[in-house]
Amino acid sequence: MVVASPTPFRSEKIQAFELPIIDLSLERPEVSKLIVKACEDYGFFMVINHSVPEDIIAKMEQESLNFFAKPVCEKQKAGPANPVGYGCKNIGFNGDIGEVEYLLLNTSPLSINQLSKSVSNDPSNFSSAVSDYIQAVREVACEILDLMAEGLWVPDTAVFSRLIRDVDSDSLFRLNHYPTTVLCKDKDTSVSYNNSNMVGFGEHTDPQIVTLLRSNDVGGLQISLHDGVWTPVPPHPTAFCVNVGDVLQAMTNGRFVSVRHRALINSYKPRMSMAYFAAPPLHSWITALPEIIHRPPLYKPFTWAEYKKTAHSLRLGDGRLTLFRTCRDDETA
Ligand SMILES: C=C1C[C@]23C[C@@]1(O)CC[C@H]2[C@@]12CC[C@H](O)[C@@](C)(C(=O)O1)[C@H]2[C@@H]3C(=O)O
Ligand SMILES: O=C(O)CCC(=O)C(=O)O
Ligand SMILES: [Fe+2]
Repeated sequence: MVVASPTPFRSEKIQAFELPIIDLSLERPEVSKLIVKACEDYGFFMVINHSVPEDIIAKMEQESLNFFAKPVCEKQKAGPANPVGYGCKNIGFNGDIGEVEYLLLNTSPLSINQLSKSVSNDPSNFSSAVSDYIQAVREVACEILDLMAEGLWVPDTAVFSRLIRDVDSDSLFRLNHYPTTVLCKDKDTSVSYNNSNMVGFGEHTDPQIVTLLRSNDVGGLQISLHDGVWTPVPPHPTAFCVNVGDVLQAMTNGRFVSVRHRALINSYKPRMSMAYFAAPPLHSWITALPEIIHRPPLYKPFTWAEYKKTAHSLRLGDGRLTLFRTCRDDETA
């Protein structure tokens, strides 16, 4: 277990607590129980002893470093993000800004090959690093999703993982680079101050099924607990962070929570993160699994295409899933 030691974000509640770090090499029934508990309590946990080889991670991290180290005009050849491609500060289409630059990729082989040509001087090296990484991380994601289904006692244990194994899965891969803080001068007082705690990536939930995220040794990721308290997630040398996304919250009828999170920039060292967003095919219908409905459905059925379109029409921090809530007689308006 790890206890976070936070730097407070002025006037916000920050709390240290023990983040669940789940060892995937433990006995299967034990692991599945721990995963279900973490998804119900926080929608977030970390996994160690996963099957992603270190060299595959190292190669991908190196490619990411190489890309962000390029001159801006070179990086812009892979942009602007629409939504895939290179983006700097602008997140999404609706005016969200953050101290981050990123490269967002669709995970289909064709799309990786295509984008690699504008990303790297050695496109085949870049595309093989991305493909190997995605393949290895997808396997861990499938393993975790099967463990979730087992822990929920769902008879069809591939019910979640099948969606992301599908060749038409709409999964994404994102490289984020958060530069160090700029020392700013206050124009009125001429006092220099350090902009630590600036937001790199504003608070949001991930719309997909599940996200697997890794970072370099620089902290910044924070998760929001139920009472709105921000909790820092310390960087871990080998672990993956696992976030429940909106689709999984809907499929479990609200039993698992899609965790709100954000990333702050660090004053001294750039943060780099790599996130795999496991998504269903566009035409998939998302409904609560009948086996785990113990109360009326909280959400109307929707397709992933419909949900994604709604997400793209909203701001980063907007609650999207609430728009799909069923109206029940027992609820007040
Ligand atoms: C403001 C936005 C950026 C985002 C699409 C959206 O309209 C709302 C969800 C955002 C998010 C958050 C998680 C992932 O980083 C992401 C790729 C995704 O699928 O949903 C981003 C979207 C984006 O950057 O395009
Ligand atoms: O960089 C991070 O730690 C968070 C990134 C994130 O939440 C995202 O890319 O959706
Ligand atoms: Fe996210």
